Amino acid sequence: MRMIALTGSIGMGKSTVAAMFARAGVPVFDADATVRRLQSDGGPLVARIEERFPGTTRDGAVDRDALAAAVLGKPDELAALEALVHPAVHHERTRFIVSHGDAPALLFDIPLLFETHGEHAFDTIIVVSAPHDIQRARVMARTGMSAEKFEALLARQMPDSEKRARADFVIDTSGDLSTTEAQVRDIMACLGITPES
Ligand SMILES: CC(C)(COP(=O)(O)OP(=O)(O)OC[C@H]1O[C@@H](n2cnc3c(N)ncnc32)[C@H](O)[C@@H]1O)[C@@H](O)C(=O)NCCC(=O)NCCS
Ligand SMILES: Nc1ncnc2c1ncn2[C@@H]1O[C@H](COP(=O)(O)OP(=O)(O)OP(=O)(O)O)[C@@H](O)[C@H]1O
Repeated sequence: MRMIALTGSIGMGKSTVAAMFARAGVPVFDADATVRRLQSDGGPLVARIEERFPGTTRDGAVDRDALAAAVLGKPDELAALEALVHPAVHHERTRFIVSHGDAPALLFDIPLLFETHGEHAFDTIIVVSAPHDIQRARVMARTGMSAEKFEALLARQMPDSEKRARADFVIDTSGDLSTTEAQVRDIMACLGITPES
């Protein structure tokens, strides 16, 4: 089974590219979505987050705006949150691998792949990238985003140029979606993965 990691900095297009692989039949593990699920109503991280960051949960779920306010811009607090979250994500990832034991390839969308030194578990690393101005414009267009939040998340992330230098493949997402999709198809062909559609 080929283990493919997809990474890239905030707003570079990971989710969009992961969806293209999923449409082509490659099962996708989404680390951010897994975090959201583990932090949602009834999720296993809620009580532990409330204990460490009092007042950041409401009605049995993590209030992500409150949690973001408690950790962003405070490196020690963010590290404490990550120490709770990352082992739980890793556990879910193992379950995902077991449940797709017969797939020829799996794709893992992992924003902090390099930052958490997780790259060694993968055969192939794809980095999504775009010029900084495009990245910034995409992120700032999101609701609930502020310049401070963008900078605080970016500060925790390895510079894009370093990520690109470590990639087996770089997908440039500065063009239109069909140009991005063509790059996805080229990489699949290069890896010998037959698309389902
Ligand atoms: C800090 C939190 C509360 C902010 O939540 P919010 O809904 O406002 O933002 P969202 O999760 O959509 O993140 C926006 C972008 O920041 C990136 N990001 C998330 N956590 C981190 C982090 N610890 N360091 C750097 N970037 C991060 C995401 O990958 C995404 O690109 C939330 O991201 C969180 O719980 N993070 C800790 C878990 C973590 O480390 N996740 C990274 C992937 S496993
Ligand atoms: N050619 C392109 N390829 C990919 N995304 C594009 C392209 N053109 C525009 N976009 C837009 O850029 C945005 C990229 O957001 P996306 O959620 O995929 O990034 P991300 O890296 O997953 O973000 P985050 O790190 O915050 O999770 C989307 O709104 C997408 O529609």
